[in-house]
Amino acid sequence: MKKIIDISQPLDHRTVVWPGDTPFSYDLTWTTQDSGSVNVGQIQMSTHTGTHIDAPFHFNDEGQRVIQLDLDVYVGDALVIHLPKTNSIGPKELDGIDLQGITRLLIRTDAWTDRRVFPSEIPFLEPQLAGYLADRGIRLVGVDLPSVDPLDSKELSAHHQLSAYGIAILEGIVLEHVQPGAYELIALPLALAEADGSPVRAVLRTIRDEKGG
Ligand SMILES: Nc1ccccc1C(=O)C[C@H](N)C(=O)O
Ligand SMILES: [Zn+2]
Ligand SMILES: [Zn+2]
Repeated sequence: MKKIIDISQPLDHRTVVWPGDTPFSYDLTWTTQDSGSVNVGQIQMSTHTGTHIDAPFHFNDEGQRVIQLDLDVYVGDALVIHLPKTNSIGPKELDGIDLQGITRLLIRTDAWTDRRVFPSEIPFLEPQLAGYLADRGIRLVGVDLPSVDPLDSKELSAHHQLSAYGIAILEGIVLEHVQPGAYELIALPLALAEADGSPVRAVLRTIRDEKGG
C-alpha cells in the first residue's frame, strides 16, 4: 500500500497567522440543540493561513485568481530536499542536487518547527533561484515556512520571480517528519473564484508500494 503522509498544519484557534492578519476561528452557527438536528459550522480565516498556496493575485492586481490556476501543478511527482541551517536558498545551495525530471520541489529547512509562534526570521528563496528552477523544469516550489521571501520584504522578489517563470508557490508545509526523497504530492486549492490564495490539504504519497502491496 502506498502510504499517505500528511504535511498540513492543523487549523484551529491556536494556528499562528501572519502578524496582524485574521486569526483562524471555527464556530457553530447552529448546534444540534438549537436546530434539533445538526451542527453547522462557520470558519473565518486569512487565505494565507497554515498550509496554503499563493495565487499571483496575492502580489499582482492583474494576476490569476485561485480558480484560474492550473490544477496539474498541485498533483504529481515531487522531490523533498533537506537544507537545514541556511540563511537563504539560491542556485549555490542546490548545487549537487539532481533536479533532472523533477517538476515539484519541496524544501525542508526545519527553520520553523515551533509552529506555536510566528518565526522572527526565516531562510528565503533568492530571486535568481526562479530562473534556475524553471530551466530545470520545476513548476512548483514548496517551503516549510510562512513565506518564500524575507518576512519584512515589501518587494516580494521571490514571489514575483517565481510567478514570472510560471512556478507555483506552496507555503507552510510540515516536513520535519519527512525523509528527503521522491514522493507524489497532492495539494489542491479550493475552487475559490475570487481569492488570492487558498488553504490546501497537502499530502505526500510514497512512490513505492510498501509491504502488503
Ligand atoms: N498574510 C499577510 C498579511 C500581510 C502581509 C503579508 C501576508 C502574507 O501572507 C505574505 C506571505 N508571503 C504569504 O504569501 O503567505
Ligand atoms: Zn501565502
Ligand atoms: Zn507567499
